Amino acid sequence: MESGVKFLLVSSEGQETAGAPKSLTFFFFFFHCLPTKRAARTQGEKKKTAPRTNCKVTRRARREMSMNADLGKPRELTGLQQRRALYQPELPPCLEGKAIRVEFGDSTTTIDPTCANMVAQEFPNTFGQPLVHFLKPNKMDAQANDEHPPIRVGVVFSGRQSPGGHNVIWGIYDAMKTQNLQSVLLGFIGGTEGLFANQTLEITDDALSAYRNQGGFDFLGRTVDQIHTTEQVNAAMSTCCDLDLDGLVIIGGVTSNSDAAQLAETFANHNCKTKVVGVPVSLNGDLKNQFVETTVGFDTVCKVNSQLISNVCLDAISAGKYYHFVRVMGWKASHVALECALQSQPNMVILGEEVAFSKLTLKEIISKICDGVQARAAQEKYHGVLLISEGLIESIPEMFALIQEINILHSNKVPENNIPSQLSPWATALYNYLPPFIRRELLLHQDSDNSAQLSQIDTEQLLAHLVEAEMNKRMKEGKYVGRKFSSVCHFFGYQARGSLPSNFDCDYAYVLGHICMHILAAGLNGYMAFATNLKEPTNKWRCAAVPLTAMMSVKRHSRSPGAVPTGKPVIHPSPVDLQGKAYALLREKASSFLLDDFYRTPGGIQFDESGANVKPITLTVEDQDYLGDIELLQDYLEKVRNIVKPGCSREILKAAISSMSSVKDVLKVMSAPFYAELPLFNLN
Ligand SMILES: O=P(O)(O)OC[C@H]1O[C@](O)(CO)[C@@H](O)[C@@H]1O
Repeated sequence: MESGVKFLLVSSEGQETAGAPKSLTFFFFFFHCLPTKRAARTQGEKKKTAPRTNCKVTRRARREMSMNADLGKPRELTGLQQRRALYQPELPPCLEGKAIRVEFGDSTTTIDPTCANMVAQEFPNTFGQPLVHFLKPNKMDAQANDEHPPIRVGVVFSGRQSPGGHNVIWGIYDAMKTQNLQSVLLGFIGGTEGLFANQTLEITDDALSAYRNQGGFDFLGRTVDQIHTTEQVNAAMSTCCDLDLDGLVIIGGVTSNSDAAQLAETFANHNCKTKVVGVPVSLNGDLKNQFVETTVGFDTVCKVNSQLISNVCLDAISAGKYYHFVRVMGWKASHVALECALQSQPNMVILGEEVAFSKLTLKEIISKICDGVQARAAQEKYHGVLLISEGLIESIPEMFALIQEINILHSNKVPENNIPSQLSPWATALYNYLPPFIRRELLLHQDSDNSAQLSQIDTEQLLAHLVEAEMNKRMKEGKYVGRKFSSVCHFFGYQARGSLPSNFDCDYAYVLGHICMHILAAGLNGYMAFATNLKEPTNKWRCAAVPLTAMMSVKRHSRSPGAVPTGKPVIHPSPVDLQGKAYALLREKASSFLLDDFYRTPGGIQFDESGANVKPITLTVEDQDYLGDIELLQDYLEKVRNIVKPGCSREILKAAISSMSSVKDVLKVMSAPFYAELPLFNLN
């Protein structure tokens, strides 16, 4: 341990974790050292069949769909909202005109080649489709087409609210109307339940006017982020057929986009003409991979949370008497917590990924927090801010096992009250050790993907409670001689989720909306819209579409390399990369964060003038090198060819190969012919 604040990764058996990067120390232990009013959208009438224009959702339908009866009621926009409604997002040059060039790459496989056969079997109609790029046509471009037939598209908010979602709809609408004024865009009212029950609203300029660049999903509302039971899929298909839709756009995160892939496959199988497209919209920032750099809403949520955390830091240092335990939303992955930590620099940060990696028990976590509190007390500091991710609770090995047992009992339809008596003996012991409020929260009914409701489990309160008990114990035993430990707890989730979107999220969502329309106009099915080069200004973004199946994998029950993948292929949330630059930066600053109170004040989101460009994008996105682009890959491959010449030394070959390893991964997914060349260089 380095000055008591850093330590080597140790497994629960007390051994140094095999394969772990030796230098990886626990970061958390630093601890870290219009103006038009909304009346417009209430026009229309309820309908199930043609004429397919506007529809009004009756009170009864709203009740049946468990929808809020206030959805769609006129509301007054504040001055700031009115100004935001006038903001015009920028488009990259390829999306500016009426014509576009669609370029097809080679066929794709999947992000994890060991699962390719399983994905291919499960998705015979939609697996292996090519990556697609949208480019600005040349003057002489024969492929570029100015004439476009009208199309009919439906759009649904499937995933949880995320700032910027409304702009996806606006982007689809503008792109459709630019190509053909006769095209029709229908929004499903009440999210997926509106899709199943065929409740639509025709999107018009008027209806959109109060929702451009606004937060929330209240234009159409949302219900459950789930389209996967047979009844749900059939209901969705019957609605799309009834409405004679050419396309269906599904807005959401990993679960919604996995469902989109399933819908696309089923529709193709049943010769349903509707093509399905997914858009990565989620505050969690966990739908990221070789193709997708970030999700819509992540930027805003990180900015709002960072402001709140930094306010708490300043309050803490001013009074000098409380430890603040802050949990931020972000579901299973800790991208939001990592970004907010870099932006606001609290004293301690605990990411779920680092706990899972080192298999730290709850007791060990508490003991390390207490060590941090004691180290600060030695400097006469009796305040501090601890940041944790929402998914931390599931990352603690014994808590994970307990949650799994509860999940299985839930899936077997055991009533909530009977679950405790059916737990295994060791799980019962752990369950009984936990404070009553956590026990209650762990038993809550499951989330739509059959996992625990992470937002409802007050992990920050659990930690505060256990840390206080341990500090009191240390005091009694004479091991701690400072002031009495005192804590305040916060959960920052919904506060940020409903925020006005940042300029970045407004632009990103609007651009993705345009790309969705181009995917559908090209007749593609089972794709996700994505844009790359996001750290550059919008005019340098590249626009593309990736088959949803290319991002799928199948979970292995064991982590050993030979373990066979089991279960259904889905798009999994990507965890924080513990080898990545952003995490390395956090680790590097850990000890000074813990002891030196290097609080940072990023302030609120700036929309206008110079402030708007001070921090245009999150650090975690800025720090990544993305390769989801065929031109870039060609460029890399060219470099490999230049370095690796016949007869060159083994060292040169090895160096070239290691620097190209991530390229190899991308090539495997994107371009079989390119990849075929690489084994020539394989020295392993
Ligand atoms: O609105 P709900 O059901 O509380 O959803 C909470 C969940 O949704 C998210 O905000 C987005 O996926 C998660 O971070 C969180 O666990």
